[in-house]
Amino acid sequence: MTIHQNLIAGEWVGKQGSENINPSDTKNVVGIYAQASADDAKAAIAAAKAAFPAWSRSGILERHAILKKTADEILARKEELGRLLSQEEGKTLPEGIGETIRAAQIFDFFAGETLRLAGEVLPSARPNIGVEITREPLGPIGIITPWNFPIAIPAWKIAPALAYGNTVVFKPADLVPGCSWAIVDILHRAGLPKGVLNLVMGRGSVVGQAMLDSPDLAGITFTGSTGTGKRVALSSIEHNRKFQLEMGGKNPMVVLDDADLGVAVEAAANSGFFSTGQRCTASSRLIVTEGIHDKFVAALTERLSKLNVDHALKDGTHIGPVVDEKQLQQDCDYIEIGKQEGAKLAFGGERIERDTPGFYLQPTLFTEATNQMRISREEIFGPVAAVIRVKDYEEALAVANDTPFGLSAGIATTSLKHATHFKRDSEAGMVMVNLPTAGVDFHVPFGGRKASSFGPREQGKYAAEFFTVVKTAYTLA
Ligand SMILES: NC(=O)C1=CN([C@@H]2O[C@H](COP(=O)(O)OP(=O)(O)OC[C@H]3O[C@@H](n4cnc5c(N)ncnc54)[C@H](OP(=O)(O)O)[C@@H]3O)[C@@H](O)[C@H]2O)C=CC1
Ligand SMILES: O=C(O)CCC(=O)C(=O)O
Repeated sequence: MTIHQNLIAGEWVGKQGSENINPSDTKNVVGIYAQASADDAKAAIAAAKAAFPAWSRSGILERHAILKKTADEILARKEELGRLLSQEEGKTLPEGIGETIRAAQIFDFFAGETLRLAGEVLPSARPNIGVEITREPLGPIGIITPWNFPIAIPAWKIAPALAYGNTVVFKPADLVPGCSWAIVDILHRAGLPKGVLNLVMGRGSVVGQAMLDSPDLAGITFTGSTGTGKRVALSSIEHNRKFQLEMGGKNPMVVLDDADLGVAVEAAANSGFFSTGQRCTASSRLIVTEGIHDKFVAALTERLSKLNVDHALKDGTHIGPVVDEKQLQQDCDYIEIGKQEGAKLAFGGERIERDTPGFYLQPTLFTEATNQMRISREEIFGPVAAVIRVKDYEEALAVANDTPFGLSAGIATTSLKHATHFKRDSEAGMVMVNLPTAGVDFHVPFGGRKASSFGPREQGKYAAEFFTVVKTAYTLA
């Protein structure tokens, strides 16, 4: 197999590689991908620094053309890239293709943003002085991404970074380098000058850590675990660097007595179990009022019994495998913890075997859980959810907000009063009414509160807050 190399200063480099393994079939090697060293990371940072002055002054038509060309190629290759995504991460093929289309839409959106860059001209408080407020690119940016959205998250960090005139050192998750390599290859061929985008595939503890330790990155944008997020934060304060963190969630889905049962069950099944529950926006706390509780549990259990867990590329698969053995072990550990804490296992809970050797786990539903249990407080990141029974809307809202996290929150109700109140009083960055807590648009802000996020929002025009720095200029007339 040929080795997919890293891109540093416009050159494909790297002779040592590691296997990218398919979680649906561990005998299937998706490809061999280079492993960068700490020195490679330093070289990539130096290249991004050297390329910054020219790229930050590049014309908007050049940036627009490169991003638009990238969007068009990703869209044209959506079946192939969606398949690669499903093969390396384990999402079902429709989910893989859907995420690939989303990546194309993101590049398309930020191609447009290059043509909408704007500032403000204001009168000064003093006579005969003009004030201009402009946004300038930040500098070389470090991008560190997780494994659960192998193409969309790299897209929503790389596209705005380049659109606003920054250069990039990009470290994708070691588990899923395939889609990242593919989009870097597309951007490179679309005409990015040398050093503007550098790819350093490899281990977080080596390559990522070298990025954190560098004084030459002007910003780091990170999505992943709370633990690594803290490292990014501490190192960034040390180096006086801007940083943006998207971390975990323990997202609530409230179901009220007046909910449409079908809508509530569909939203819960999607939020908790689709994409194998491996979404930071997944809902793992289903907070259900007494009057609908038993009907909801019966209908959701019935719905789960109809979901096929199988090879991600197989027709008719609803839930693919868990991403790897380590994550599967974490899911199984939490299932044991839930049982020991006294929650009732209403569905699933077992590892299962299929025709191919993979990391398959039944969708798992606990009932009779309390909000104090570890399964209700800690992010599991698998197809595991727990139902918490509550008296009324007021208790449901209090339980929903009683969490260290605050990414997304959902409510299923036909009451305008409760929906309106929940939208206002939920302590989450994103609120969904009669919709799953996961699965967001590409052109509006994404992010949370409390331990879920730090720094400006990602996506849409709000991305400019992180990827640019504001300058105020005064001129005597
Ligand atoms: N909010 C979200 O979207 C996500 C949340 N998670 C949560 O995190 C848990 C663990 O997942 P995991 O993949 O281990 O998350 P990590 O935080 O370890 O991984 C996220 C990214 O950070 C990199 N990284 C790891 N260590 C360092 C370091 N010292 N310096 C710089 N970068 C580093 C990783 O590299 P590499 O993987 O190559 O080692 C990866 O690219 C999950 O079970 C889940 O709870 C996970 C993924 C996404
Ligand atoms: O729910 C989504 O669409 C996005 C989720 C996400 O970004 C994540 O899980 O990291």
